[in-house]
This record gives sequence, C-alpha cells and structure tokens, in this order.
Amino acid sequence: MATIGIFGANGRMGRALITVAKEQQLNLTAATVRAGSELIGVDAGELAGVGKCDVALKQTNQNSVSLADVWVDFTMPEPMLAHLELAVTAKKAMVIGVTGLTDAQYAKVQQASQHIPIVWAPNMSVGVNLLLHLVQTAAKVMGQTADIEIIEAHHRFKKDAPSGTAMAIGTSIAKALDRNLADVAVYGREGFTGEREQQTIGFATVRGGDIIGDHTALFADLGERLEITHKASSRNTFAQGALRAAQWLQNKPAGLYTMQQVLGLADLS
Ligand SMILES: NC(=O)C1=CN([C@@H]2O[C@H](COP(=O)(O)OP(=O)(O)OC[C@H]3O[C@@H](n4cnc5c(N)ncnc54)[C@H](OP(=O)(O)O)[C@@H]3O)[C@@H](O)[C@H]2O)C=CC1
Ligand SMILES: O=C(O)C1=N[C@H](C(=O)O)C[C@H](O)C1
Repeated sequence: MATIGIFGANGRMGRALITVAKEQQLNLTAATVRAGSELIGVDAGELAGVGKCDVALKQTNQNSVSLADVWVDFTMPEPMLAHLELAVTAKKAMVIGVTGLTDAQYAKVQQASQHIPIVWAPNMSVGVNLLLHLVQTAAKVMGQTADIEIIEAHHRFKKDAPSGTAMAIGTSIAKALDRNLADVAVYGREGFTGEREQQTIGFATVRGGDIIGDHTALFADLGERLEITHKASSRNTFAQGALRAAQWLQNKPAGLYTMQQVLGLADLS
C-alpha cells in the first residue's frame, strides 16, 4: 500500500481527504500546511474532526515531502506548482485536483510529468467521469441541431469559473462534434446579444451557499431537450477518487495520467 501525503490539509478537500484516508485505513504518513501556520503540530485527524490519526501536521518543505510516496494536492494553482517542484526534486508521485489553471500553469504540470507520475483531473468522481462519455454520445446524436449549454453551480467560496469540470464537459462535447472549444465557447450573456448562434457551446455559472458541485449538460432542440446532470452531495466522493488514484499511481512510470485511466473508463466509446 502506498504511503500518502496531503498538501493543503486545512482546506475543504484537505480535510475530506484526511477523513476518507482514516475511514479506509490508508497509509497516511504526512499532511502539510503552509509555512508559519498555527496548525503545525496539530493531529491531522483532529483537524478533520475524525479523531486522532497520529499524523502531526508539518510545514510544507523538502523534508516533509520525503515522508510519503504519493502526494495529493487540492490547493490553488500557485501553491500547487510550488508543491510540484518539491515532488519532482524528491521523485514523488502526485495526484492533483486543482482547477482554474492557466495554459502556462497546465504546461508546467505536463513538464513535471516527464519526471514523475501525475494524475490531474478536474473532477475525481465516478459519476462525472462517466458523464464525460455520456455527453459525447448525446452530442453525436443531437449536437448538429440542438443548442448546447453547460450549467454549473458551486459554493460561495469557489474562486475559479467556469468550474474545471464544466470546462472538461465542454471539451468532451466539442471533441465529439469536431469543434474547437476556444472558437465556440460563450461564457455568459448580457445585454442585446442577438439570437443564439447554433454552433456555440454556452457556459453558465451559479455561485451560492454550500452547493458542493452540480453540473448539467443541456441539449436543447425545438420540441425536446435532454439534460444530463451530476450532483455531488459529499466532498468525500472526490476524496475517495483522489485516494484511489494515489494507490493506482504507485510504481507507475513518469507520465500524465487521467482519472479516466484510473477508473478504467478510457476505452469507453
Ligand atoms: N478535482 C476534483 O475532484 C475537485 C477539485 N477541487 C479543486 O480543489 C481546489 C481546492 O478546493 P477547496 O478544498 O474547496 O479549497 P480551500 O480554499 O478550502 O483549500 C485550499 C487550500 O490551499 C491552501 N492554500 C491556498 N493558498 C495557498 C498558498 N498561497 N500557499 C499555501 N497554501 C495555500 C489553503 O491553505 P490555508 O488553509 O492555510 O488557507 C487550503 O489548505 C480548487 O481548485 C477546487 O476547484 C475541489 C473539489 C473536487
Ligand atoms: O471547487 C470545488 O468545490 C469543486 N471544483 C471542481 C471543479 O472546478 O470542477 C470539482 C467539483 O465540482 C468541486
């Protein structure tokens, strides 16, 4: 069983990861927080509210990174890239769930994957990864005439928009229709917009309260519409996926892997 480390242990996902690692009796050997944090020395399980797990929170640095084989990162783009440098130096694998990366930031993840094995995925749930296939079938059947809109809703604390998952849904649909997402994406509408252009793929973002993560792909034609929806009701679902990816990554060669590969969905048509 791989030894697992968690960067950003105090985040919403950091705490969910500690919770699931304890529930599943995984080999959690390290959990870190940012330099100078008052939480250094606190037990990770107590931080997550699940009782002691005998892992004291450490400051993120090269020493603490040596304490686990596979590191899981759900922080933010800039700190994640700093963590990635530590992991490359220490030759440790990484599971990355951070969204809102610029193209340049994603390119750095790609470069790092020449040196260490990495899973990056904007959504680690089984349901969303299945949905990425279902929307391709819908797009092939309805996409030439139906209007396609992707609607996502998240909690008030989320910093990036549209969500990484919404972007992945858009990318899947565009690929199935042989369209380039950058050419056809419309991010929100305001004012006298004129009639909808049929080839476009629209995105709508809702932010409010404690919504964990809802995504709908809408195929709206004249006379009927199809909606394919996923609703996450617990962050533990994402944590379970990430920890499954961490086990899967153990002893893999350097490379950039997807959640589709982890879940065995990569070959679904
Ligand atoms: N792929 C997936 O399945 C999922 C992806 N996500 C993505 O995961 C990311 C995190 O989400 P969430 O847990 O809600 O976010 P939180 O804001 O709750 O957690 C962010 C974490 O990053 C740390 N952090 C932020 N800035 C810095 C910094 N400059 N230096 C060091 N540490 C820093 C925070 O530390 P501190 O506590 O000290 O502020 C905190 O631990 C987002 O990108 C989100 O979209 C979320 C859920 C599922
Ligand atoms: O920030 C979140 O919370 C989530 N972010 C991911 C995204 O941007 O797609 C995944 C999930 O929906 C929760």
